Amino acid sequence: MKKVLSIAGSDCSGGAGIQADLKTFSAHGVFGMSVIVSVVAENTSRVIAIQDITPDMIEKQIDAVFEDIEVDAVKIGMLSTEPCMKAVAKKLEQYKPNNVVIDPVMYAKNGCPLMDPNSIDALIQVILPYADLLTPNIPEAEKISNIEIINTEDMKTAAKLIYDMGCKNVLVKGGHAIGDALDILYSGKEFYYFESQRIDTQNTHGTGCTFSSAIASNLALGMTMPAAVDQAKEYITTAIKHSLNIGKGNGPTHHFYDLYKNGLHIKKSEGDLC
Ligand SMILES: Nc1ncnc2c1ncn2[C@@H]1O[C@H](COP(=O)(O)OP(=O)(O)OP(=O)(O)O)[C@@H](O)[C@H]1O
Ligand SMILES: Cc1ncc(COP(=O)(O)O)c(N)n1
Repeated sequence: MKKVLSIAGSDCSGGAGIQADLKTFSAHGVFGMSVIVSVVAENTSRVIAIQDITPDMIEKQIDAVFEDIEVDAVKIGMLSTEPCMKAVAKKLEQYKPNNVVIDPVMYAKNGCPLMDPNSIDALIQVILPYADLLTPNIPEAEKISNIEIINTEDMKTAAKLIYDMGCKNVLVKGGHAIGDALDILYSGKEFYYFESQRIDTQNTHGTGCTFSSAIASNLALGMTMPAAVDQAKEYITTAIKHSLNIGKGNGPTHHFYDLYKNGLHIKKSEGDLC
């Protein structure tokens, strides 16, 4: 069985962060593991408090996984401060894992900050070079590239600028744009386009976490980068289509094994689908 590690924050309400990552790994038939970087008291509406795990404990969790288990892919999510980033980067340098997918989480869907804004330079200098794939949404791509993104050409320009900062592939996600949900992958040589119709729902808590974990799973399973993103786009689109009316704010995406194994073939009789 392929083994995939998430290094990210914990969302006690279950829709995003480590919890979304582990659900996504299970749905892809890979063995999921987790290193918790921050414990976030949050729900579908708000972030109440963030408690970072100490850098030493972050490092020890990573050691515990790598000294014992061969890791086929790593997904990295919320890294709230520079010390957390440095601890993770030190261990990436030491263990040099394959298939590192980094989601540069800055804000929750409800607008609450999850990363110290003063840590953007550290994110770029310390973490970004380890990414086989970096998956910024539009606001994150704007912050990293330092340009304003208002159309598809801007998404491509930002992808190129971010690629030049040292990651191997960049996927600028269009979840925050108007119109269809278009994501653009830049490999340094080519652009690839992944498009789906925009789904009219407020239940998008954890979409970025789910998407990046699906890509990491697909890479662990041996897919090429464009194929991994393509399959993951199908997964996230279906998971949003069947997202759940849980909580008072942005509800979570829906993961279940049959959904992935049978592609987009969903049993309409499932009582809990909305
Ligand atoms: N309403 C929607 N309909 C269809 N696809 C969507 C919708 N919202 C987001 N997506 C898709 O979901 C994926 C995640 O993109 P998004 O831009 O939401 O990430 P994100 O903002 O990083 O997520 P998060 O805030 O959870 O970290 C992308 O493929 C995006 O195109
Ligand atoms: C621990 C953690 N990691 C990531 C997100 C981003 O997900 P979203 O923007 O969908 O709330 C989150 N809310 N919480």
